[in-house]
Amino acid sequence: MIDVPVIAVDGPSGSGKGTVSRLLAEQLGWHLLDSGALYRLTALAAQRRGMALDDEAMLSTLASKLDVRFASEAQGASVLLEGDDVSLAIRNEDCGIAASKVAILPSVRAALLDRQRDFRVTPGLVADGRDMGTVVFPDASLKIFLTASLEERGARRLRQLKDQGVGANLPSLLRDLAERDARDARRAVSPLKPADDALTVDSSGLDVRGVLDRILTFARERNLV
Ligand SMILES: Nc1ncnc2c1ncn2[C@@H]1O[C@H](COP(=O)(O)OP(=O)(O)O)[C@@H](O)[C@H]1O
Ligand SMILES: Nc1ccn([C@H]2C[C@H](O)[C@@H](COP(=O)(O)OP(=O)(O)O)O2)c(=O)n1
Repeated sequence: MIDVPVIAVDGPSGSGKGTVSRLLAEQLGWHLLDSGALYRLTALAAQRRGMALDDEAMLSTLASKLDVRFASEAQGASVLLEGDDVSLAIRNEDCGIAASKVAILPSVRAALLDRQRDFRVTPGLVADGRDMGTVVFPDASLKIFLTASLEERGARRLRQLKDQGVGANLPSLLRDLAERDARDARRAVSPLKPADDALTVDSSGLDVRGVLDRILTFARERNLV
C-alpha cells in the first residue's frame, strides 16, 4: 500500500484538522482517517468497563480488540463501538481529555498502529491526528502541521459547543486545551510536534476555505491532485 498517497494533517486541538481533513477527503474522493476517534473510543470503552486510564496492560489489550465501525467514513457521520452509536459521546471535551491520557501509553499507541495504517487504501488517504506525519505515515506525500493561537482555538471550541447547545465557559475551555496540548506535546512516545518535512499552516485569521485552498495549493505543487 506504500504507493497510495497520504496527506497527513497534524496539530493541536481546535486548529481545524477534523474540519479541513474531511473537506479535503471529500473534495479529492480519498479516504479519511480520524485517528483521534480511535483514542477517544479506547478511552470510552475503558470508562464503560470501569478501567483506570493508566492501566497500560488492560488498555492495550482493549485497544487491540476494539470493536469499532465507522459507518459513513467520508462525513465522519456515525461511529459504532460494540454496535452502539457513540458518535456524540466521543466528541465531548471530557472524552478528549480521557483520550489524551490513554494516548500517553506506548503499548496503546502500538496496538492502534496497524488499524490506522489499514486506512491507507487507493486512491488516497487524508489522515488527521498528532503523529500522522511523524510516526504512522512517515512517507506521507504531504505533511501539514495546522496550528492556531490558543485564544482562537478556545473561541472556536466555545462556538462549536454553543451551536451544539452545550454550556461551556471560555476560561475553563482555555485551561483544558492548554493542559491537553502540554500532555500531548510532552509525552515520550509520538508527541505532538511537526515532522521535519511538515509545512506549517497557521489558521488564526484564516477561514476554513482559506485553509483548504492553501493545502490544495501544496497538493497541486506535489502533483497529488
Ligand atoms: N479556519 C477556521 N476558522 C474558523 N473556525 C474554524 C476553522 N477551522 C475549524 N473551525 C471550527 O473550529 C471548531 C474546531 O474545529 P475542528 O475541525 O474540530 O478542530 P480539530 O479537529 O483540530 O480539533 C469547529 O467548530 C470548526 O467548524
Ligand atoms: N494521532 C493521534 C490522535 C489523537 N491523539 C490523542 C491526543 C488528543 O488530545 C486526543 C483526542 O484527539 P482528537 O484529534 O480527537 O482531538 P481534537 O479534535 O483535536 O480535540 O487523542 C493522539 O495521541 N494521537
